[in-house]
Amino acid sequence: PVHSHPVTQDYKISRQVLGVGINGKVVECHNRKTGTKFALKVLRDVPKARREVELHYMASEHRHIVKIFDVYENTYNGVKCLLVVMECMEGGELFSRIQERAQSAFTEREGAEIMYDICCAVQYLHRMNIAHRDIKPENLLYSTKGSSGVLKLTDFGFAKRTDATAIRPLETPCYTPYYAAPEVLGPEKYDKSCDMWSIGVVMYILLCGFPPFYSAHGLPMSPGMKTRIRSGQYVFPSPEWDRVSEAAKDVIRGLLKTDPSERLTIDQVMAHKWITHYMKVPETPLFTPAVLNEERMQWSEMQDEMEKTLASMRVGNEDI
Ligand SMILES: O=C(Nc1cc(-c2cc3c([nH]2)[C@]2(CCCNC2)CNC3=O)ccn1)c1cccc(C(F)(F)F)c1
Repeated sequence: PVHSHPVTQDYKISRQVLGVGINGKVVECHNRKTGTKFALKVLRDVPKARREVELHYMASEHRHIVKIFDVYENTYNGVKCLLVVMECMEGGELFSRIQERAQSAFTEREGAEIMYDICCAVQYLHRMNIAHRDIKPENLLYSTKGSSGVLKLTDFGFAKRTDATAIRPLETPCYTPYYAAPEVLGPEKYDKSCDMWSIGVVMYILLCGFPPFYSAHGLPMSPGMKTRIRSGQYVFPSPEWDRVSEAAKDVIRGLLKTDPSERLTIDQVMAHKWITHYMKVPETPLFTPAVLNEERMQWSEMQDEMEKTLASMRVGNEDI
């Protein structure tokens, strides 16, 4: 239900900016009747924003996807805006939470449980033929502080449908050669495989604290790094990876394949015992919290590098 009356009638909007997304910024707001705190995402009402809100709204029933409560279509100084009222995720981002775990051990089993939650959300999206295409640590937020917080995926700014309904109206130019066989170019699997690569990167960082594509962890990205990312060269360096299970490494190997068609699908990952039987994964303490705390400064470089690689993967399949 899109409301056209002003959002300010129902919510008191605070100055507190919670973050900036692809298509708009996120501020805190409070429901005037109940006083409950929500997050409000403000978007210019353009087709890209419409697609974001439509796909996010379709998916927002899932336990591990940030819930949308209301959408408003308001005009401010002649500018049409979409305003999305979401549940307020007060637990902060995934990796900030793990940084705080430096005192008590963060174990491989906890990593497996986190990956299970993320994979549940992605399986739900892929079954609805939605590819998120921007799965990265800063889009994984906890509902509340403390161990009862639930991890959820947000920001559908790059999400797209992967089924036939996405056929472009004929008038838009299509550079795909009409004679190509559908199975050759099926965008379906490529967009979804972009999510699978992201899951692999998140899982790798979760289990050691540094990203897979670093020359030697701790050094900034060197120019050769870009080719290494493309070529998919990565290792499981000592000592951080010495005690991590072979099963975990197998899942990562299946996800970080450079060839998208070789990458595991979400159903194959969900069939893997390390993911579904996470309660049986050994409680091996990981280096992650310590490494995340020592490499704080490189964190933004890692985020930039992941963003660039995601962008390059999307470009290959954007409906032009
Ligand atoms: O961000 C918070 N609550 C929140 C935030 C969002 C949110 C939506 C989007 C984003 N956040 C980002 C921000 C920049 C990083 N990517 C994600 C960009 N795109 C979005 O679509 C949604 C719901 N509740 C928050 C609230 C209170 C306290 C705290 C903290 F824990 F930090 F104190 C955080």
